[in-house]
Amino acid sequence: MYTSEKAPAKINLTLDVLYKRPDQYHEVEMVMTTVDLADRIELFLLESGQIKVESDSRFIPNDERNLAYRAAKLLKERFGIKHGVLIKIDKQIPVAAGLAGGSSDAAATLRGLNRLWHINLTIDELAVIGSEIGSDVSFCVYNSTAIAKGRGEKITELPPPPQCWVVLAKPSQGVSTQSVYQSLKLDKLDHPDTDGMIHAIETANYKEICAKLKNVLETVTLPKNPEVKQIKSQMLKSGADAVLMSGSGPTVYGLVKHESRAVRIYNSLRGFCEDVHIVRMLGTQQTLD
Ligand SMILES: C[C@@](CO)(OP(=O)(O)O)[C@H](O)COP(=O)(O)OP(=O)(O)OC[C@H]1O[C@@H](n2ccc(N)nc2=O)[C@H](O)[C@@H]1O
Ligand SMILES: Nc1ncnc2c1ncn2[C@@H]1O[C@H](COP(=O)(O)OP(=O)(O)O)[C@@H](O)[C@H]1O
Repeated sequence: MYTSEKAPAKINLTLDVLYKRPDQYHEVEMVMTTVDLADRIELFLLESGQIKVESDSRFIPNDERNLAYRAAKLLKERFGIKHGVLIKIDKQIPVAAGLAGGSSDAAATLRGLNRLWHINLTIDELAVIGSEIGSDVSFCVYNSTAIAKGRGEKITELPPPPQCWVVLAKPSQGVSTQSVYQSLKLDKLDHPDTDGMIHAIETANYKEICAKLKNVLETVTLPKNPEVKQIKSQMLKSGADAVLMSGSGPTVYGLVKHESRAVRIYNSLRGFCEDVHIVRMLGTQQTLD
């Protein structure tokens, strides 16, 4: 018995940090959407009860540290499942990039095993379980556009954003999410207009979405990583309507309306950034502006 799932990447349209909580996490408010750069997860039922992970990537662990492994283990223990699973991960999303690749693999594993192991949970129930694996996993269970609050696990879905192209570029140096949050100076933040971004999405206003892009974690990652700054300015020079770092970084994305412009930006980055992708947001609606 076998099933498969797509595990798409996310980007942050806004990322705000409100305060540090007693549990060492930060209270956040983020508007996130899903893009069509995806890992592929294949799940093969094992009679033996074992959980195994195989992947083609040398950047991720294949043992219990893999977030997909942790998702399987959690479901197996919680619901007393006798069977095991072989999880094959075809890795397309850059690792430790601010694109939630690991969280999305975990979320895809939850969705797939829910079928393969006949657990029959709702998506909302899977999202609650996902939050035990990581702060971004609940969002990835839905694979939509949403506002995430709490430590990232409280999800309210939004309508899809208007159609546009997204050019993703990941600088070579990876980033540790934990150290970015640790270095954040909370008293010096210029906060995003989260309600303004939500309104821009609800009214399918592309220009307004571009104007409201903001991520407070740039204040930590940009000064430490000059390549991020360089890619942002190169994207703007080549015609991006707006640019932002996703999550804790270091991936930067640029938004454009037309594919030809996306290709121009892509070409302008080739040479000094190896990991560049032209993608679309998933489930987009017609723009009204
Ligand atoms: C910054 C964001 C934005 O979407 O994403 P990425 O850059 O990782 O994609 C998320 O908040 C990351 O979510 P995720 O990567 O799932 O984080 P977790 O594994 O839960 O936490 C990793 C570490 O980050 C810090 N952390 C995470 C979330 C949060 N709200 N406050 C925190 O302080 C904690 O130190 C925690 O130990
Ligand atoms: N299936 C997985 N895919 C990617 N990274 C994983 C996975 N499982 C565990 N990890 C670990 O999680 C960390 C964060 O990876 P990732 O989710 O790609 O980045 P981010 O949190 O920046 O979006 C990496 O250090 C990686 O070793």
